[in-house]
Parts: sequence; structure tokens; C-alpha cells
Amino acid sequence: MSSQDTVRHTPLSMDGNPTIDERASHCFGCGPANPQGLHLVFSTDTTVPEHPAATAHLQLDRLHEGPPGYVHGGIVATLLDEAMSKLNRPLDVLAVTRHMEVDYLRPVPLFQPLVLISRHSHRDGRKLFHQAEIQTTGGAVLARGKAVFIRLDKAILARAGFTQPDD
Ligand SMILES: CCCCCCCCCCCCCCCC(=O)SCCNC(=O)CCNC(=O)[C@H](O)C(C)(C)COP(=O)(O)OP(=O)(O)OC[C@H]1O[C@@H](n2cnc3c(N)ncnc32)[C@H](O)[C@@H]1OP(=O)(O)O
Repeated sequence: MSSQDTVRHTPLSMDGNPTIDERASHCFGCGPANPQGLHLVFSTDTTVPEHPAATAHLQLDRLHEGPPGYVHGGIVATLLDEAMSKLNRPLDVLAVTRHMEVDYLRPVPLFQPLVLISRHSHRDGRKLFHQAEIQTTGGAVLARGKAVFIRLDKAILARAGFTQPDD
């Protein structure tokens, strides 16, 4: 089953009592209200519920340049991090990145269609282990990341004014 992840992209108004999706509307990676953001839109695949996957198609320009003609390494890490973060919702948790590793295998070109893919690997208590890749449309892997996300406990969330989705 594959579905467009539009749930997060909710109203721009911050009046009243905004939901977490509303408060995340300026996320640099996926927030529709951030004029300088990447505006990534992911589809999530929960065919195997315990190993959800997320995919986004994108193309970047010189705003994100590092080496001439190629994407800045920090943006490469951002893409991988964002893709992995999209696995938390299908797993019904709110979580943040605690640790991430990036393998920069090949320069990531500007002005070329790219595919960003992530998949949940496994879970150990509050730790969620995810993986992600940036690929060409032909399937060549340009960058690969893996990360540990930590499920935020109620005390941390309450301090920040959030609750877990299942609460
Ligand atoms: C407060 C804000 C609310 C926000 C609510 C909305 C959230 C939903 C929106 C998300 C949006 C996402 C956007 C894109 C993804 C980001 O960019 S997220 C932003 C970047 N990340 C951050 O800012 C996180 C900053 N770090 C922290 O706040 C704290 O470190 C954490 C995550 C709350 C954890 O703190 P802690 O409870 O003190 O735990 P800590 O000792 O640091 O270690 C945690 C575990 O990781 C393990 N660990 C550490 N390093 C490694 C490693 N290399 N390998 C394996 N395990 C490791 C430790 O051993 C430990 O394991 P256990 O002891 O639990 O078995």
C-alpha cells in the first residue's frame, strides 16, 4: 500500500492551539510554509508494516550548491535525515535524530532528477534504526545514511507542548 504523505501539510495558521503538523509547517525539509525550504513530499509504503519505507522525488538548483554543479554535503545529510524522519509517523512515534552517519559515495548533481528512499530497519526500545539513500533515477546510489532516532518520552514532549500520536 502506498500513499501520499499529505497529513503533515496542514493549515498555515498558528493561531489558537496548533497541532504538531501545523507547528511543523516551517520544517526546512518538508514544511510547505517555509519559503526557503526544500518542500519535500514523501510517499510512504506500509506494505510491510514493521518496515515502512518512504520515497520522495526531487531536483535541486544552485541555491543548494556546494562543489560547482553539485549539492552541498550538508544538504545531502539533510535529505537523508528528512527521509528517515518520515518513517516515524508510520511507526506511530514522535522521534528525533540522535545519531546519523553519511557515506558520500558520489557527488550528487544539481539540475538532475533524484530519488530519496528510506526504510526502517529495526527497533530496540526507544531507539529506532533507519536507513536512507539518494539515488539517480537509474538506481545508482550517490549517498547513503543510517541513523538512530529516539522516541521522545512523555516528559520531554510535555515540556515542548506535544503529545505522542497514540496518546
Ligand atoms: C524537544 C523537541 C520536541 C519535538 C517534537 C516534534 C518531533 C517531531 C518532529 C521531528 C522533525 C524531524 C526533522 C528531521 C529530523 C531532525 O532533524 S530532528 C532534530 C535533530 N535532533 C535533535 O535535535 C535531537 C537532540 N538530542 C536530544 O534532544 C536528546 O539527545 C534526545 C534525543 C532527547 C535523547 O536524549 P537522552 O534521553 O538524554 O538520551 P541519550 O543519552 O542522548 O542517548 C539516547 C540513546 O541513543 C544511544 N546512542 C547514542 N549514540 C548512538 C550511536 N552512535 N549508535 C547507537 N545508539 C546510540 C544511547 O546509547 C542511548 O541509548 P539507550 O540508553 O536509550 O539504550
